[in-house]
Amino acid sequence: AAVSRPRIVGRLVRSLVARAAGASTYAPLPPPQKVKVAVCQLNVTADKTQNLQTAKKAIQDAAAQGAKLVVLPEMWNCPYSNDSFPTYAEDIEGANSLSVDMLSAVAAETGVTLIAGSIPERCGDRLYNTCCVFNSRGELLAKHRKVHLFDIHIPGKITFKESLTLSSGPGPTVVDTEAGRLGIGICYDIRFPELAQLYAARGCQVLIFPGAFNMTTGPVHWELLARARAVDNQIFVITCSPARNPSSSYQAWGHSTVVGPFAEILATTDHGPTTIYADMDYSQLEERRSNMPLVLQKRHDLYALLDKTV
Ligand SMILES: NC(=O)CC(=O)C(=O)O
Repeated sequence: AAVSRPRIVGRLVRSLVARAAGASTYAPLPPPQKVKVAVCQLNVTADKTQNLQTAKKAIQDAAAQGAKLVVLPEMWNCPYSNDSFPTYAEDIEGANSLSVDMLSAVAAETGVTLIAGSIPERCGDRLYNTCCVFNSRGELLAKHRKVHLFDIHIPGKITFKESLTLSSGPGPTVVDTEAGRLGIGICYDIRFPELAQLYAARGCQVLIFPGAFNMTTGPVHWELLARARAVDNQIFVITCSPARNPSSSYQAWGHSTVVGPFAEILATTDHGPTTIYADMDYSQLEERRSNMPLVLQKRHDLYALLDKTV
C-alpha cells in the first residue's frame, strides 16, 4: 500500500537528523552479501504522464526479474532542459508530488530499494536536481540534491548552464538501505573524485550516479569516470542514463553501466531504452582491498581528504 505523505516526511526528517548527528560514526552494517541491481535506461519524453507510466512499468518489470535494488536515470520525468525544469518541478515534501506518490507506491508494491534517478524539485523559490531514495516499504529514506551544477561551455559543441534555473545541493548523501550503504551523486557530481573518496571513507559499498551525459562528453568521459571512481576507491559504481531520444534538444549518451571494485564492467548497454542487470557481491570489496590495500598504503603525511560535512 502507498505510504501516507506525513509518514514519508517524518521519515525523511528523522533520517536527516540522524545523519547530521552521527554522520561520522556509522555502526558497521550487516549488509546483504549479494544484491541484484536493475538499472533502468528509460525513454524520457515531454509527456510527464507517459514518463511516470514508463518508470512505473520498468520498476515493476525489474522487480519481477528479481532485482532488489532499482536505479532510475537523471531527470526521468521531464526533458533535460532549463526550460523544462521549472514546469515539471514538484514539491517533493508537499502533498501533491505525482512522481513521489508513484515512486513510493511502486517501491512498496514491489518491495525494492529504489534510487529514483532525479526530478526537478521545487522548494520555496528554489529549484534543485534531486534524487529520492525509497525503501521497500515505500518510505523516503533520503534525498540528494545535485551538489555540482553542470555549467559548461565547449565552443561549437555544447553549452549548458544548470545554474540558470537550479541551485546546488547542500552536501553528500550516504544512505543505509536494505541493499547496503549507498553514496549518491547526480551526473556532474561524478567528475569530483573527492566526493567519491568521502563516500568510500564513510563505508559506502556502492556509488550510484543517475546521469545524463551528452554526445560530446559521453563518448570520452562517461565510462572512464565510472571506472575511475571504482578503481580509485575499490568500490561498486552504477551510472544510469536516460535513453537517447532523437526528438529531444539534449541528446543523452545512454550507456548505463555497472562497474565492479576492480573497475571491471559488470553490465552495460548502448543508447536505447532497456534495463540492465548485475549481481553485486559485496565480499569482492574485502577481497579487492586485501589484494591491494590502497587505504593502508596512503601517505597521510603527504596529503589528506578533508571531510568538511561532519
Ligand atoms: N549533465 C551533467 O550533469 C554532466 C555531463 O553531461 C558531463 O559532465 O559531461
